[in-house]
Order: sequence, then structure tokens, then C-alpha cells
Amino acid sequence: MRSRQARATLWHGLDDVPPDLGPTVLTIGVFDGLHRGHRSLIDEARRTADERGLPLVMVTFDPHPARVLGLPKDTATLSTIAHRAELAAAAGVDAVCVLRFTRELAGLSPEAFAAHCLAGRLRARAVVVGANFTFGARAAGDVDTLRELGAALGFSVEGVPLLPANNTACSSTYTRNCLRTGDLPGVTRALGRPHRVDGVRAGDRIVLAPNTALPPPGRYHATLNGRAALVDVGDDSVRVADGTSGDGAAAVTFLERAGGES
Ligand SMILES: Cc1cc2nc3c(=O)[nH]c(=O)nc-3n(C[C@H](O)[C@H](O)[C@H](O)COP(=O)(O)O)c2cc1C
Ligand SMILES: Nc1ncnc2c1ncn2[C@@H]1O[C@H](COP(=O)(O)OP(=O)(O)OP(=O)(O)O)[C@@H](O)[C@H]1O
Repeated sequence: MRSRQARATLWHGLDDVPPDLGPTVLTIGVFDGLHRGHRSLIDEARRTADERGLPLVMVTFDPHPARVLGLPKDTATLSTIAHRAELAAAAGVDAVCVLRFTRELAGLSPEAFAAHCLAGRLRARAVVVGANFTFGARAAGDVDTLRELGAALGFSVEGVPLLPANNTACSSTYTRNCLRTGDLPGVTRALGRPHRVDGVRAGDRIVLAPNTALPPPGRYHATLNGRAALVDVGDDSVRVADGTSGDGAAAVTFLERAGGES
């Protein structure tokens, strides 16, 4: 069995992809949070990559397309790109290609995206996506579109059935909903691990990227860089509540609401 890397190779944009990259298997989507549904998809993609003896590349978009396009959707960030790459590597991905989602990218037709990005720069021989995957201007392309394009461009396409969670598809949106309503056990079930945010500690504050997904304001039992800690969550802030001070990279994992509520 192949050993899993601590962190997948990270390419920021197509220009960062090595020019001598050989044929690949691709999986595509935002993958925010790398929840259990995403991991079941990656398992399937990994099997295909192993059968063909090819590397598995995860193509992801940043920022969330819905945020760039101003769609009415909760796009609070469950995982930073670095955390996503770490989780992807643990799930069996060899390399992550982060495509900056801009209005220009959003305007590409399904045909142009498949030809230029997937078959062209990323040398796809197989593409494995969830059954609900859409792509291309006005989200006009779906799994069937991709399959037709792949037949002409030299890659096969698998549409993987969606893993359920609590009578709905396990999704980042579902996970964000659980988090917003304070259902930490629901979040943990969807992610397969407790929710973690990554930021930088400055005194008692943890400075986070704007739009980081947080549980409702209140006090929580957590771990801070792996050690037990109490933290206070505000509307868009996290403070360490044990009177200590510090600085540097900080990973806060939310365990349960202090006082027994969750
Ligand atoms: C080239 C390209 C253009 C896109 N244009 C649009 C768009 O115009 N409107 C839209 O709602 N989503 C658009 N999207 C986003 C996709 O519908 C979809 O959210 C994205 O491919 C990520 O897949 P996922 O949502 O399954 O993770 C586009 C995606 C790509 C790759
Ligand atoms: N439950 C699931 N099971 C299998 N594959 C999934 C599941 N949910 C999403 N996918 C697939 O994972 C890839 C990334 O999807 P995406 O990031 O849109 O996930 P999502 O959870 O639906 O996100 P959001 O709720 O923000 O739309 C896509 O190919 C998508 O089809």
C-alpha cells in the first residue's frame, strides 16, 4: 500500500503545475472541510488512480465560487487551503491544484475549462466527481456534459453517488448549518472529526481569516495546538480564556460548549 504524505504537493494555479507532469486522475470541487462525503469521493478516486498507476490530483477553487458570484449561499470557510491540503493528503491525494476562482474563470464554458484546464494543463485521463458536480459558465455543465467532453478529450468520467448524512447529502452547507446552530456533535459526525480553525495567536486573541466558520458565541472546551484550552467565541473572534498570552500559529479545535450545552 502506498504511504500517505503529511501534506499534498500544493500548486497555486495552472502556471505552478510542473510542465513535465504526466497523465493524472483528477477529482474536482471546493472541498471545504473535507467532510465524510468528500472523503468517500476521494476513496473512489484513489482506487481509480491506483488501478491505473497514476497520481491523484485534487482541483479546488478559492475563494468559494458562490462568494465570488454573490450567490445567496452560506460560504463561511470550514478549512483554510493549507488545512484542506493536509486533510487531502491524509485522504490519499498526491497533489492539490488551487484555482483562483475569479469572474474570468466563472465565464469559461464547460468545453473551454475541460479542454484547457483538465485535459490540457492537468493531463486528465480520468475525472472522478460527485453526482451533483457542476462546472462552467452559469454552472451549465454536469457529470453527463463532462463525460461527453471527456470522450472527445481523452479522459473517462465517474459520477460517484453522494454519501448521506442525517437524511440529506453530507455537504459543507449541512456542516455549516450544524455549526451555526451549535450542533457540534452533528458537525463532528459530518466531518468525521471535530471542527478546527487555523489562525495566528496575538496575546489572548486568535486572529482568523475573515469569514471563518465559527460556532455560536459562547465559551467552549477546545484544544489549542493540541493542548486542552477554554476559548471564548464572539461574533467573528476567538479569545483564549485561561489568562495566558502567546503568539504564533494557532489551531483551535472545538470539543463542546462549556457548561454542558453543545
Ligand atoms: C470554469 C467554471 C465556471 C463556473 N461558472 C459558474 C457560474 O457562472 N455560475 C455558478 O453558479 N457557478 C459556476 N461555477 C461553479 C460550479 O458550478 C461549481 O460550484 C464548481 O465547479 C465547484 O464544484 P462543487 O460546487 O461541486 O464543489 C463555475 C465553475 C467552473 C470550473
Ligand atoms: N456527500 C457527498 N458524497 C460524495 N461526493 C460529494 C458529496 N458532497 C460533495 N461531493 C463532491 O465533492 C466535490 C466537492 O464538492 P463541494 O465542495 O461542492 O461539496 P459540498 O459539500 O456540496 O459543498 P457546498 O455545500 O459548499 O456546496 C464535488 O465533486 C462534489 O460533487
